[in-house]
Order: sequence, then C-alpha cells, then structure tokens
Amino acid sequence: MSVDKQRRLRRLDEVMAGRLVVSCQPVDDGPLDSHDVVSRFAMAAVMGGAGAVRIEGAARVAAVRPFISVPVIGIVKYDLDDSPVRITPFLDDVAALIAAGADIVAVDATARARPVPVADLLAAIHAGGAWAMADCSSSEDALAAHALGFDIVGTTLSGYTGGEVPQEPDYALISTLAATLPRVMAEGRIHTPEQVVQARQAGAWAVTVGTAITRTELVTQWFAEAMAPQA
Ligand SMILES: CC(=O)N[C@H](C=O)[C@@H](O)[C@H](O)[C@H](O)COP(=O)(O)O
Repeated sequence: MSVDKQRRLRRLDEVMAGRLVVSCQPVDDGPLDSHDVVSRFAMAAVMGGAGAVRIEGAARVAAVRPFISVPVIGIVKYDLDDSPVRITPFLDDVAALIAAGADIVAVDATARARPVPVADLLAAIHAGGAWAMADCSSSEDALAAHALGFDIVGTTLSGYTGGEVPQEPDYALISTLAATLPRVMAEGRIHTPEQVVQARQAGAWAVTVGTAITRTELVTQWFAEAMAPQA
C-alpha cells in the first residue's frame, strides 16, 4: 500500500471509526426538503453526537458545509430511464460534490448496467482528494469494490435491488463483510439505538441512520399506524 494511501486511511479511521453518521435526506418534495432545513438537520445531528453526515446534491452539500466541520458524505441521486443505478452514476457529479465540500463521495457499486464504470468513478473521487464509499447490495459488490480500492463499503443497497424490501437491517451482510473488510458502513433500515448496537456487534465500523432521524413524515406514519383501534 502506498504511503499516501496509508495516510488517507489512517485519517479516515481517526475521524469516522465507531461514529454515527446521520443521513440528512428528507422526503423528496416534502415540507422539510430545503437547503435551510437540511443544514439545520445536519447541525442538530452534530450536536447530538453524529460524527459525519450524508447529504444528497452538490448544491445542498455547499449549503450545509459552512455550518458543520464533521465529514460530509456527498451523493447525487437520479431516476434514469436506462439504468437502475440511482446513487452518483456520473463523473460530473463526483467533481461537483468535491468542489462543494464533500469529504467522502458515495457511489452505487452494484454490478448493474450503468452509464460510467465504477472504477472510473472511484478514480475521479481519489483524483479529487476525497474518500470513496461504495454503496453495495451484496458481498460480491463489496468485495469487488474493496479490491478496486474503495475506502469504505456500505450495506446501503441491500434489499433495494429487486423484490420486496425487508423490514430489518441486513445484519448477516454486515457481519459477512466485517469478517474480511476493514471499513464496513452499516446502512439501511437502522431505525433504533438497539439496531445500532446489533450492527456494531455484527462488526460495523460506522453506522448510518437516515429515515428515523430526518424523514419526519415516515416516522410520524409509524406512530400514527400504531394508533389503529385496539382489539
Ligand atoms: C436505498 C437508498 O436509496 N438509500 C439512500 C441512500 O442514500 C437513502 O434513501 C437512505 O435514507 C439512506 O441510505 C439511509 O438509510 P435509512 O433511511 O434506511 O436509515
């Protein structure tokens, strides 16, 4: 491993290992979907103990950046006609996220039809001086991403590449990955502190929570549905 790479990974471990990441992605087009609200979510998350935040959109990363000093994981999401890949499929967005102040850029690293090869996205992230996170759906994705040189692999896309979305986090994937890979981000459907504990026990290097903190409509719905008449 090159000295530069060793240095990069040491610094990444210093700032992120064992930390909670809050994904500040409100429901699209909902009342909380604004730069101002997301900046405030990010500040509140840091006050609550988050070690990093995950933000969608380069303009939004730029809006949030002045308010927080913790690492920002930047992504840009799409709904493409010719590819199921949603998370940061294009090189231009990698550059824009880094220019906006993202410290880490996350990309979909699944083996699905895509406009730009994962290796090219990775090269652009590292050329821009950022850390690279691979959003994966399976151990095959994650092992391939690690072999390519991604700094972090996440379970972000487990359960989201076809079929019914499971209820629970994918602890089995977290633990399979953690057995051989150094930086596993547990992400996806982690809604409670107890689930954070389980993800950590499964070997997660860091844990990302999104919906349970920043999608108030959905969290309210969980509680509202629990109000159904009791037998
Ligand atoms: C599958 C997909 O597109 N995941 C997205 C990735 O950025 C977000 O919609 C999630 O909110 C994020 O991964 C955090 O997960 P959760 O909101 O379940 O805590």
